[in-house]
Amino acid sequence: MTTVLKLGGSLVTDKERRETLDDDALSAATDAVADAVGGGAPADLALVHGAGSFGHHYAEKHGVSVTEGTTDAGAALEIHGSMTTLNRFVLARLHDCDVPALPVHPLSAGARDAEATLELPIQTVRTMLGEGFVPVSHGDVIAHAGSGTTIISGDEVVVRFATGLDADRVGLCSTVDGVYDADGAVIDRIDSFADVADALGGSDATDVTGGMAGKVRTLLDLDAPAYVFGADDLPAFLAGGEPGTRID
Ligand SMILES: Nc1ncnc2c1ncn2[C@@H]1O[C@H](COP(=O)(O)OP(=O)(O)OP(=O)(O)O)[C@@H](O)[C@H]1O
Ligand SMILES: C=C(C)CCOP(=O)(O)O
Repeated sequence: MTTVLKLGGSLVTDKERRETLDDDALSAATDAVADAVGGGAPADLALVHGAGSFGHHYAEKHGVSVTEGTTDAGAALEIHGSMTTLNRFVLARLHDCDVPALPVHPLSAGARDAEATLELPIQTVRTMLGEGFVPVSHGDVIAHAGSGTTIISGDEVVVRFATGLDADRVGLCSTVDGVYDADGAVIDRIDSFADVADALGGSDATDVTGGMAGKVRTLLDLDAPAYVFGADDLPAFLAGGEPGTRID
């Protein structure tokens, strides 16, 4: 059983304060991961985290997005550096609770071609899983033919990992209990963007990768079922449950 789980940047950071963790939320999430890994399930778990108040601020500062690039190495390094800092914090928490986590930085591994098609080799992640490690990747900047560097969202990394690993399930743990309909109720299941487009907004905070609308669009491309849920449901998801909104 292979699972890809994203810890949302909105969840593990304080999106209102630049480069600030949400300590309690991060600890609760890493504890839940440690309990699941210690309990032997899921067998293979690849983690990804978003940017929250780390990457998005610098991406906006430098005018960089998934489509707008920069050829300024200093700008790219500032965005990347904020993400590796956050990655270090996440890894440290996981190591504190004995999860054998190792980093995977998209900037050093992949690229986009001139048509913006993403190439992100999966062998590193597959071998780490085979050796019993828990790979922890993240949203990042990535080299992009003809554009310098652009942003890769954690959600894109999730989709690449899930496809490359032929994952059985995907989870996106965020600050919301699921995807809400126009009346604020959690939608049980989504299988077409058009059905929910009116209810979907961006993010509450600085976010260059499209918030919830971008997330749903990206996840609909997956073969594996993806679940969007809140922090309270993370243990249930890791135990094999189907919390929040299922996106097919
Ligand atoms: N219909 C909707 N249902 C649920 N959340 C929605 C909806 N429309 C917009 N949102 C917003 O989507 C946000 C969650 O998306 P966001 O991209 O911020 O999550 P994340 O993955 O945790 O963060 P990051 O992108 O930093 O990793 C919430 O802040 C919520 O306000
Ligand atoms: C802004 C950067 C560097 C990555 C964005 O990733 P996301 O928070 O998963 O959308």
